[in-house]
Amino acid sequence: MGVTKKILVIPGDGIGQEVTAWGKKVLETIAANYKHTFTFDEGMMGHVAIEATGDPLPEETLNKARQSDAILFGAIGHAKYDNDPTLKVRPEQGLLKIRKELGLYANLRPIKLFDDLLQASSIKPEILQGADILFFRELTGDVYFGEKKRSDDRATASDLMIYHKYEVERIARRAYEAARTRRKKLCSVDKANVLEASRLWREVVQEVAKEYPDVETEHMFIDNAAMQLIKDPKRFDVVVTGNLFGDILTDEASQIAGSMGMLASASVGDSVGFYEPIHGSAHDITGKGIANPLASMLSAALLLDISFGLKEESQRVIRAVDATLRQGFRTMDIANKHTPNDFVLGTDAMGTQVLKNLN
Ligand SMILES: NC(=O)C1=CN([C@@H]2O[C@H](COP(=O)(O)OP(=O)(O)OC[C@H]3O[C@@H](n4cnc5c(N)ncnc54)[C@H](O)[C@@H]3O)[C@@H](O)[C@H]2O)C=CC1
Ligand SMILES: CC(C)CC(=O)C(=O)O
Ligand SMILES: [Mg+2]
Repeated sequence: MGVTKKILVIPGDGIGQEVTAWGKKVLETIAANYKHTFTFDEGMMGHVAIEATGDPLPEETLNKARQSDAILFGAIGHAKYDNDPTLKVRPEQGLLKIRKELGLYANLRPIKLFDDLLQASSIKPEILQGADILFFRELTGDVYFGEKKRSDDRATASDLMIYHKYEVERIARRAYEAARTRRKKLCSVDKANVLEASRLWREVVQEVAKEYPDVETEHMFIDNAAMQLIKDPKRFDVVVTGNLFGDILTDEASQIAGSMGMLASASVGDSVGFYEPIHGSAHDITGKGIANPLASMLSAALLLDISFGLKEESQRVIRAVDATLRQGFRTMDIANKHTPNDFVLGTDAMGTQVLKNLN
């Protein structure tokens, strides 16, 4: 029996607009093929929303988000703000606010290497082969949400790194539950040798670990973790870490999968699920029609699985991406010198190939 669901699409800025169109087409195709009824609405966020309303997250978008069964998001950001740190209203505030308002405290970032992309990474194939990591990035705490201050003379600034026990507990439990379904290894990443917030983090993870004696726990400092990730990615199974460290480590980990354009994510917590590529609005390639749409299409796969429980449909999308890569098609970011020119596709041609394999 088909399911009936309401999906809010928030394309955002830059390549967010270009790639989210393909994530949406995946959902439309799945609905048609499996006789589900998905209704779509659209919301504004980021620079586009500031231009239209003055607010990076208009109340209308937030209300639509609250009333939907799942949200597919693209990316926000504009060069204008990146190059002018004095601007007070900024696109990123919209994304941070929606994460907080919807209680999206757990950001799952699977690092999945498709077999045919073994040569796409700048890391040696023998180091990469078999790597499969699931990051749990805490998403509603840390320096991103702590108090921000600037002195009257503007010469001193601070962002408070703050964690509460309950915030660490709930993300740790989710990570341990996931580890139980995988290789039963969990690595908690912090900077407990220096930071008090990290010492709380480690203390709480050590407590939660007692509930999961079947899972092997390792604690690692962030600087070491950044190195180990590239040295030997296979040593990691589930990684749980804070907002800032998780943001940085997963951009690094995207090189294990070949490109930023390959990594999807799911943000979950108290209510509706929110799905987005891990990348940003990529000013350097915006408008060129070359952005990789696969991260958005794979975010749609996560949405089908996690928010709607449609596992077969989700796997179908992953198989279509895999088949497209097996056929040799590549966007610029995952092509190499051996890729024949006519197999290097733009955003729309790549999206079209995946949809052909989905039908
Ligand atoms: N979740 C979000 O909406 C995020 C937004 N941002 C914002 O995005 C803007 C640009 O930030 P950057 O630091 O440049 O990070 P970015 O993730 O947008 O781009 C980093 C690099 O990866 C490449 N890249 C990213 N996605 C790609 C794709 N789908 N296909 C091919 N190549 C891809 C870009 O061309 C660029 O060279 C900023 O305004 C930033 O604040 C940054 C990260 C996350
Ligand atoms: C743009 C930021 C708010 C966050 C970010 O880089 C991310 O979530 O990956
Ligand atoms: Mg990021």
